[in-house]
Amino acid sequence: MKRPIVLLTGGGTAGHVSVNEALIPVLSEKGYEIHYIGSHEGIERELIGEGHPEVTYHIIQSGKLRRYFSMKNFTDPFRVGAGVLQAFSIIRKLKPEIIFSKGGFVSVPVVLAAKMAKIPVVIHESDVTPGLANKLALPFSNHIFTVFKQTVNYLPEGKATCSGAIIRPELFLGVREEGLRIAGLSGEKPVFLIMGGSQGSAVLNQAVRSDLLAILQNFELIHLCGKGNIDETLENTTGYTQFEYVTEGLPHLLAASDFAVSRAGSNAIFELLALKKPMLLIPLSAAKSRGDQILNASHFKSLELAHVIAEEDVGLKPLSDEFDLLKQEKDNLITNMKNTPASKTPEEMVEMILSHRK
Ligand SMILES: CC(=O)N[C@H]1[C@@H](OP(=O)(O)OP(=O)(O)OC[C@H]2O[C@@H](n3ccc(=O)[nH]c3=O)[C@H](O)[C@@H]2O)O[C@H](CO)[C@@H](O)[C@@H]1O
Repeated sequence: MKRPIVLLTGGGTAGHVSVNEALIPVLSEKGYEIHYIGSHEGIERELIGEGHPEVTYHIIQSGKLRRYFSMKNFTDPFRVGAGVLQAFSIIRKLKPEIIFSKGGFVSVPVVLAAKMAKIPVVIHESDVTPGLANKLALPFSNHIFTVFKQTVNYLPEGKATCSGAIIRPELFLGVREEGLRIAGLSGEKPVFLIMGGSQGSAVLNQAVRSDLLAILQNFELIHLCGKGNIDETLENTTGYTQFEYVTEGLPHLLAASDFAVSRAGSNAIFELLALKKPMLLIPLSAAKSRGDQILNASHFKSLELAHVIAEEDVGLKPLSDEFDLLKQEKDNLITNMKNTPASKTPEEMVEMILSHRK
């Protein structure tokens, strides 16, 4: 018997992929044949195309929505046009029951093509204010789910529902000893996880490494520093381990960590909240972004779920002092995190998505 088909999309950075990864096992369990439209070069190709053999990965062309000048800004509209035609042809052939988009620039042609093919499409926004890709996709979509409650106020009435963050269930299955083993740490001192978002962060890397000796007096560090950012001169430093990007080992590394220092990407901060890790957030500055992480971090700070340092203020005070402060306030932060309502499960999210089928 032919299985029902669902089509997922989203990419560019891991933040536009990880919700899809949480939904895939549930959709599989429900008997769905799962297809994914992503780009050739985005991280979604590695995470989904190579990481999930149960999913059929389709590649389309896509432009990038840049806020800066590049010659590609002139050719990208043609690539987006080609992407719409490619996505349309895939959708027409597959006839999925529903399309779910997690955003990112590759999702725009897919949502447009879904509208043309008259297939219901629902989208998901992780940040406080909708990103450019989702803003473009919104008029063509049937519904939008949001992580933050207040985001609904920025969206057309009746078209948006707050679903909350959806966390990959495997992140709860980490084992501390296994994490310490992978990282080669003793666990004798409290462990900090440094996570600069899916691509690493030069600002966090520099801040941690410039105060490393002072930090290592009281703590051990697991540093997720991003592709190409390993500092080889620090490779044999006791109590300090660097990884470019971690996939399967992440649940264990999280279990081994008592605290976290992170960029304020939505997925990362809600994962840390769900795992009750006291966190210090250094949001990407408004000079380098649309300011979404600043709003995410302010929201967490206002609920006393995190300490926050503005990127511009990094270096004003030794980072080791900020680590000590976080340690002192650990119990308060954990109590506040425990009092925060739990996120929806991937099963609940799948039901919400499927309710928009024709
Ligand atoms: C620079 C940029 O555009 N950042 C945006 C991007 O962040 P970005 O792509 O960094 O996404 P998030 O910070 O939301 O999530 C990072 C994800 O990567 C995972 N991870 C990270 C490191 C690692 O080694 N292994 C691993 O699996 C984390 O567990 C998490 O699931 O999308 C987010 C969600 O729309 C936005 O809030 C961010 O502002």
